Amino acid sequence: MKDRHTHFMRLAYELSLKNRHLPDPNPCVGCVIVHGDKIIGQGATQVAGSNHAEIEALQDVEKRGLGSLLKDSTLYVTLEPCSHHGRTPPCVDALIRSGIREVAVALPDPNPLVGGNGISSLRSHGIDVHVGYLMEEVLELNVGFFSRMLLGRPWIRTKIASSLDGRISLANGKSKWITNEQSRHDGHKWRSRASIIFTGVGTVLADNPRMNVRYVETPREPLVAIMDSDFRTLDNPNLNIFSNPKIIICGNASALSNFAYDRGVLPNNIDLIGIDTDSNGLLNLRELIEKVGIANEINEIHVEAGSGLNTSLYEAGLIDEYLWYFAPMILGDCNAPFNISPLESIPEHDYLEMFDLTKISNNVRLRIRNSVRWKALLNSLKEMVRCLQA
Ligand SMILES: NC(=O)C1=CN([C@@H]2O[C@H](COP(=O)(O)OP(=O)(O)OC[C@H]3O[C@@H](n4cnc5c(N)ncnc54)[C@H](OP(=O)(O)O)[C@@H]3O)[C@@H](O)[C@H]2O)C=CC1
Ligand SMILES: Nc1c(N[C@@H]2O[C@H](COP(=O)(O)O)[C@@H](O)[C@H]2O)[nH]c(=O)[nH]c1=O
Ligand SMILES: [Zn+2]
Repeated sequence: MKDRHTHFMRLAYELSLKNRHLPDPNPCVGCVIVHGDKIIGQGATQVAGSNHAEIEALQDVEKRGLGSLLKDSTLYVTLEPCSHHGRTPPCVDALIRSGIREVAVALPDPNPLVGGNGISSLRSHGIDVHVGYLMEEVLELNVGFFSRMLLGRPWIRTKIASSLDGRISLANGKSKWITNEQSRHDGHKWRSRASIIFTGVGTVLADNPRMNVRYVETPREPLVAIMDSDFRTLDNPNLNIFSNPKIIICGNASALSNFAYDRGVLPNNIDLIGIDTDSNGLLNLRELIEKVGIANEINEIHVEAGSGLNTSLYEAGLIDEYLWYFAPMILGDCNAPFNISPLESIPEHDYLEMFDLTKISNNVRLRIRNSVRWKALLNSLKEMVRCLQA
């Protein structure tokens, strides 16, 4: 029975993967409804405010004229059905109305507005509920959402594209691409699932990047935030980055208050925020992440920056994951991704866990994460599952 449930849960998970760029700040969820061995309906979460996966799947069953089969079917969903009125009404109510008698849930929803209530509500209506499948996969896909709900902070993923000797650009400013086209397209998939892209004024002025999502069809573009203490980017309104739908320029709080700008002449897609500086005279990144993160329900932060911002994030212990592409070339003594004082001894770094290595044509992509934070998330979810299984 467990294998059968896992098999169909995997199909639900694979459906959710296809929509990973869409639902943010909602989690990315998939659902299949199975009668006997046949899928009679399926769906995945749409853009925030539109249908959740369960509703898509139930509507699919109705469209196929198979509603009468629901009472003898099992619904597989990768996240606990919601029991609260959010942007949409509770899925639990729709499931109860549908007549379905068996539901399998991959992971509980740690949103305090749900937190097991969805499952108990289904059970109190006589629905048989099983929980705890594909936990690591579903957590990984929604790591930012689970981090926001369980740890009260977003998940920060830093993308680095480097040569074999770990260099990210030439000192003379002449480098454009180090990694190949396929790796760069892959990078856009990661941009597309993020809530926000972080970059620094150094990168914006050196590269004039667009920092948008290309090569992935999406109606939802992430926000873009530029760390720019003195709002220098505003001196050049023609920068490519300003063509994004919403840009937040994060600068020094005192620079902002002294700054003679007229909100009326600032384009609508640009917001300015003021942040206090830390002991190094740099923007206090923890304050910034809290300010930007809470106001915008930020799940994943995707960082694409040079050594300035990367180093500050590293030193503040804020990097949760590295998305690191290597191209087989040696560039010599030029720009590195981090600029940290030399260490006195080799660190153990046993908190960093390499969890994915993928060859992308003639490049390699490594994914490395902070295993302490990852385990904290996984263990909290396992504990919730244990309580809900009892
Ligand atoms: N291959 C790759 O993966 C990438 C390579 N690059 C390369 O990196 C180089 C640019 O590097 P760099 O100039 O370091 O660029 P960054 O994008 O890291 O910007 C650094 C600047 O951000 C501002 N800033 C504001 N707050 C902070 C903070 N808390 N911590 C650190 N910086 C802060 C500072 O300027 P201020 O004080 O004025 O605000 C600082 O000089 C370019 O050559 C570019 O091509 C860039 C991205 C990716
Ligand atoms: N050089 C380099 C990268 N550089 C990153 O891409 C940014 C340009 O983004 P865009 O203008 O949107 O295409 C640039 O400023 C830097 O952040 N990325 C990679 O995948 N591989 C590479 O070799
Ligand atoms: Zn729902």
